[in-house]
Amino acid sequence: MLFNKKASPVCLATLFVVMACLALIGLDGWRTWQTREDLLREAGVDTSNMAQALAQHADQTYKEADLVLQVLQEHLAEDGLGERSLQRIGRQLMSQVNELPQLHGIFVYDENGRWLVSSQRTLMTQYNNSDREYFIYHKQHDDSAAHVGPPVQSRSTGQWIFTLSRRVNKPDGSFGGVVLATISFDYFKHYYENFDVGRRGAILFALNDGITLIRRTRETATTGKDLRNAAIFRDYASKMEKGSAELVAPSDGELRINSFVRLRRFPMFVTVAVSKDEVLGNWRHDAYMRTIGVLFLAGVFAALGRRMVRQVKHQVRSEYDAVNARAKSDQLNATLVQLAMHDGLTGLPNRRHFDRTVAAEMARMGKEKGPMSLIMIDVDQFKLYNDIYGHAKGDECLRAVAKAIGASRKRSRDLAARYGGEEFALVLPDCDIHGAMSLAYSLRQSVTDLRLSHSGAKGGHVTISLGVASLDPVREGDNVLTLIERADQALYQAKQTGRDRIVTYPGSLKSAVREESRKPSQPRSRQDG
Ligand SMILES: Nc1nc2c(ncn2[C@@H]2O[C@H](COP(=O)(O)OP(=O)(O)OP(=O)(O)O)[C@@H](O)[C@H]2O)c(=O)[nH]1
Repeated sequence: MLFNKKASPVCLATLFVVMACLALIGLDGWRTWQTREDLLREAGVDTSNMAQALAQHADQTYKEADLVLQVLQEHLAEDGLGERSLQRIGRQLMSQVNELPQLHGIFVYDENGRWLVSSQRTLMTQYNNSDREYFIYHKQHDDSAAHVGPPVQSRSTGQWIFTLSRRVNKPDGSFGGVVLATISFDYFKHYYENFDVGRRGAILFALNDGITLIRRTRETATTGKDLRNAAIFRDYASKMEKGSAELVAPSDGELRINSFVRLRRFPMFVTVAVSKDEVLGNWRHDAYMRTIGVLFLAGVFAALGRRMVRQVKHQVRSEYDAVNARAKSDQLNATLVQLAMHDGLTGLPNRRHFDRTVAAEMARMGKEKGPMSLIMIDVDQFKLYNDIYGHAKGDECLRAVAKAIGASRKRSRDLAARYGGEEFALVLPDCDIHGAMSLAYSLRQSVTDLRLSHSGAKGGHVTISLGVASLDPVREGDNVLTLIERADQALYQAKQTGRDRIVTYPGSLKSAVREESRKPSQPRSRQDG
């Protein structure tokens, strides 16, 4: 479980690799999409500009033809339809048709549809045009404005032509005939060849009532189709002056970007359409190639990232193992230190611990200018105890006495230690002889209070002898051995003078060796103090 907490760098590394791969793919995808949108926007602008230009061209083409009709209309109104007037007009018509390439011909018909004069060399008097749409229109409408008609097949040449006509009035205002300019289908067909709308694009030139004048693709040019049910006419060109729309053509199922513009002067509109599929053709290829490249790069990156994550994982595991090993080693060291510094039988600090502590505290008291005291303690007649009760009971006895000695510590810096065998020591830093003696008294009483039977002892129970010594490190020097020797000497004195007593080292008090409690101690008796 600890390893999981340490695994966060692995998660971070994994997250980094995944995010980097996603960012690479995402950024490229976004760029590719933007390029697509730009291409479609450009196609929309291009078709719109082209439709605008073609609408202007068509408007100008019809305007030039209409100017001819206007002049002709005025001449006929002024000069009438007499023989001389018609001959003069006939000559003019021929030169005007030559000047304007869009013109297929110019014709004048009388009120019955008979040919009066035309731009052609021979007048086809055998034809009658009273059945034509434009003738019927002008006969029924007395205005003199130009009228744009649907495409028709020329009776004289058989070609498809577009018509532009005006009414001729007699002097009394009644219907006198029609002047007609025919515009060549081929003129627009050739003109539109100059514009590239792609293999599947189209240019459409149509009347505002939905009849196609010309629909030009790369391969074909058609005329006369009824567009009234086509979406481009029904939903767009019939309702707006100009605009753009993406539409699927029902004829071939092609999705095209369409832009349409109405002519300014005449009731017609032009549409330019390009295939969306064609517009995006190159882009699609590029996007495909780039996507393969980016996916390959992302794959390489992911593979390298996976290796990196593994290395991070390995490193984290190694670090974790190292930390674990260090913790175990520290724990082991602490145990070893504990074992090395403590006595196995009693649990008290051992002689080594005692030596270090007493030396360190002595040096410290030297600096702090405080007294240093030491109590050496020895269990009385312990050899006899072992002999009487056995070594195991002897160990138990030592443990009980050690516990009492350990409990006698009043301050944290005091140290109770097993000095060796049945001998113990109490190190008392910053404690003068009076304090040490007081503690010795209470300790001796504590051991007596244990009431450990000892049939070999004078009082019938286990007692201890204590040697108490003090030293002023400032005055007397901070020699540890001196203090130990003093306490030892005092203890020796206690043993020599009968055991179960406390003896202070001479000079530690003003008086020389002062023997305390020569008599055996009584439980809880204060008379020794
Ligand atoms: N059971 C037990 N006995 C120990 C241990 N260490 C030392 N002793 C015994 O303690 C006894 C000490 O005997 P001595 O040095 O003659 O002193 P004593 O018998 O107490 O006599 P005085 O000190 O003069 O009162 C020896 O017999 C040691 O074997 C221990 O860890 N366990």
